[in-house]
Amino acid sequence: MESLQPGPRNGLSFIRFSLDTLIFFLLFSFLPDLKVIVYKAQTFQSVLSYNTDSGVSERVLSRAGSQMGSPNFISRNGSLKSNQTSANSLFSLGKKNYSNLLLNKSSYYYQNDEIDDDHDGLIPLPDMLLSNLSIDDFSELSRVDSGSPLSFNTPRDNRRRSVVKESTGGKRSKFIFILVGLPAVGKSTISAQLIRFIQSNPATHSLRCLVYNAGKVRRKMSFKNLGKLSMELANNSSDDLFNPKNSEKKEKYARITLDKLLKELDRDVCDVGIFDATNSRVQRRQFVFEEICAYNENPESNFRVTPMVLQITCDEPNFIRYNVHQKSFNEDYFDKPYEYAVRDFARRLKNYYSQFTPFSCEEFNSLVKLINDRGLGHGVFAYNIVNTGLVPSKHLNNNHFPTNFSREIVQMVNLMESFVEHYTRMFGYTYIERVKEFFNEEMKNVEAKPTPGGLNYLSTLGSILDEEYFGELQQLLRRNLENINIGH
Ligand SMILES: Nc1ncnc2c1ncn2[C@@H]1O[C@H](COP(=O)(O)OP(=O)(O)OP(=O)(O)O)[C@@H](O)[C@H]1O
Ligand SMILES: O=P(O)(O)OC[C@H]1O[C@](O)(CO)[C@@H](O)[C@@H]1O
Repeated sequence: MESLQPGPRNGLSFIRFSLDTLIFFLLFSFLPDLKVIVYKAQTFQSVLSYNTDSGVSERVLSRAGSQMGSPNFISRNGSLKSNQTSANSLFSLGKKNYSNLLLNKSSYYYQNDEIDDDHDGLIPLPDMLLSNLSIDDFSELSRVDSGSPLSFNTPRDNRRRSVVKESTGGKRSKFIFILVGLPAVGKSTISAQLIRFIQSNPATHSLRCLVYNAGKVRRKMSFKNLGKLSMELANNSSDDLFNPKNSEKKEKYARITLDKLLKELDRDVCDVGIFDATNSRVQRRQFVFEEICAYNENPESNFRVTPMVLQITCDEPNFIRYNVHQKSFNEDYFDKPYEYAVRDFARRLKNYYSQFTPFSCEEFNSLVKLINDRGLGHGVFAYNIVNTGLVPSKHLNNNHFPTNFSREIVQMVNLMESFVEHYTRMFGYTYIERVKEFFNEEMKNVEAKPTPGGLNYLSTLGSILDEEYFGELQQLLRRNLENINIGH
């Protein structure tokens, strides 16, 4: 599992942190907003202008614009939009006092050492600077007082901030982020950025954040324990873990991952647990929320968990191509030929598009109902980021505060709203630049030394992930959503 260390734990790191913070705020003060707007326009334009279809940038811009007023937005191209009357909503959830996880169904895997308890150390963060952000943008956050329960009081204070809250039945607050998003949209990358953001904020910087990644659990269990060095690519659909027919195994890995997250949260190993999986189906999310509710209901639980959904979308073909290119070097594919890896990931994407149901406002409302019906009284929050953040998503946030909410929750909500609102300026531009650079460099390479047979990254990506392929993805998604609507 990936982990980031908590905030400063000693004098030296505190000094470094203070210096970082000073530089950070100085940068904010000297970079006027105008520069940001000009930069934004130029960068976006130049990324889009890579596309040979000159109509693309206009289409994307107008699509982006048309989304801004949509209260039930899911994606920039409209195809993921959920329909107000549709029933891709939650199911009726019966009362359940004991969770399968808490009944230790999957503790077998721990007992048999199939999953170790290590966290893999620091997440390598992209080289980024939290620049271009006006200090005014942080007004909400700076209102948070420094002696708050989530804040780090003195450099010598290595203890956990623990404030007992009346409103949480005497239990301290913890947070679980439930990520939602198709493969390669940037979930893991954005999780790392979120952790960095949490730890850059004075009110939350000592929160211990850990990422629980279902893909890592899958790899650990299926490679290591079976004595394999890397993923075996499926020859047919029955071998293919990502084929909807074989969802059982994938669900098992997800359950184990969530189990580990809840257990570690309860053991006070971390304060914020990020459940990094696609969580692409309503049933899965239903399971996750059930587990969280069961945890909160259980008098034996040590903390009160607030669930926060973070949905990430990315549907611009060039960004997806770039992301898949990056994925083709990861632990699943490091020993596979490039073309093979891209093809395999393309097939994985198709499987996911054929079963993905975006997290919608209806689903959010059903969650609120679930919490209220069970008399749990905790909150639930949901945020959307359209990777690279160029589509404003502030209005897509869904907040349901508990009746008596604690200050920790307000601070986390403020922080999340700021993260979503300023995502592009903090992280998105760097990403856009990187994608642009990749395509420009590759283009130059191709021109400088054309390979016989045309086999290079660009031509491989372009031939497998071509326009037709993206059309098919949209069709699969549409069909799935139609079937779900018919089924209700
Ligand atoms: N916002 C971003 N900033 C920088 N790089 C990004 C961003 N989004 C995606 N990428 C690039 O795309 C690659 C794939 O993204 P990432 O692994 O985060 O996706 P994911 O949604 O977690 O995928 P999966 O579900 O398959 O694990 C990353 O390695 C990174 O290079
Ligand atoms: O079980 P879920 O929710 O699809 O998510 C886990 C899967 O997501 C992925 O990250 C998708 O690429 C896989 O590595 C992993 O097995």
